[in-house]
Amino acid sequence: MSGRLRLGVNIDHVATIRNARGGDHPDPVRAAEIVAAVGGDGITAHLREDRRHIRDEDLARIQTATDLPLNLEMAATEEMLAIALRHKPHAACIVPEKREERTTEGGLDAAGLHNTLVPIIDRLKEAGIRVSLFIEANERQLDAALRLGAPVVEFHTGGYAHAFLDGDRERVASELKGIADLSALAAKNGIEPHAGHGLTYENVQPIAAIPQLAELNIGHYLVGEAVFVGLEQAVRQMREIMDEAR
Ligand SMILES: CC(=O)[C@@H](O)[C@H](O)COP(=O)(O)O
Ligand SMILES: NCC(=O)COP(=O)(O)O
Repeated sequence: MSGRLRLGVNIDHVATIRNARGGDHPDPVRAAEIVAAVGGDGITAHLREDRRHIRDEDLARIQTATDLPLNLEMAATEEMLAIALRHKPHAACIVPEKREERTTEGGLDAAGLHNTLVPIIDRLKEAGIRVSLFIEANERQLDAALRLGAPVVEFHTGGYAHAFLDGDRERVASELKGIADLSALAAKNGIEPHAGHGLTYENVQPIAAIPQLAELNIGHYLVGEAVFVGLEQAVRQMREIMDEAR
């Protein structure tokens, strides 16, 4: 499976800038419209429990403004489940969440949280929402995703991105191998593998070249680049690098 790699654009940090001044500018909905106009394949938004960026009311506005599939990132809580069931996004990606973290530090412990996740995943699936689990690329977590019946996993590329930033080639190679091997194993077992977190123009190429990956979700870097070149140009450039890698 080495078709076109989808690009989901995470617009959380447009909302981070908006929230810095408490008003309604810049509007993440406008960002979603630009992503749609420039050929992005989806919108990702993480409704954090502390609402530090995306807010509840943004979800319906995003869904009304574009036809792009919405991938809602959410913690495994009753509150988030109720919101997901109300909004019925195309996909719900269950992520771990800590109030005090600066960003999503690691993958979901799908193995350790099996009993908590079963009813949440079942209800999302019953509602026709495509469930994805944001996990580290290791066999224990992939096995857990299989047992939970998740149709999609998203591999956390934060470790790879950090190794890349540190210029630690050995760690980059080992993180990359882990993501490539687990993507192949996921696809072999009928799970669609995605990847994301900390991806940039500089580090995305080897990830995008992994043939089984169907989707990358990229946000913080694109919003940062958009400050300098505009969101349209930033998404176009990321798209080009991904296409060249394929
Ligand atoms: C799960 C994940 O990786 C994304 O949600 C992304 O990193 C943006 O959200 P935060 O920066 O709030 O973690
Ligand atoms: N799930 C990862 C995501 O949506 C984007 O992460 P980042 O590019 O903002 O680090």
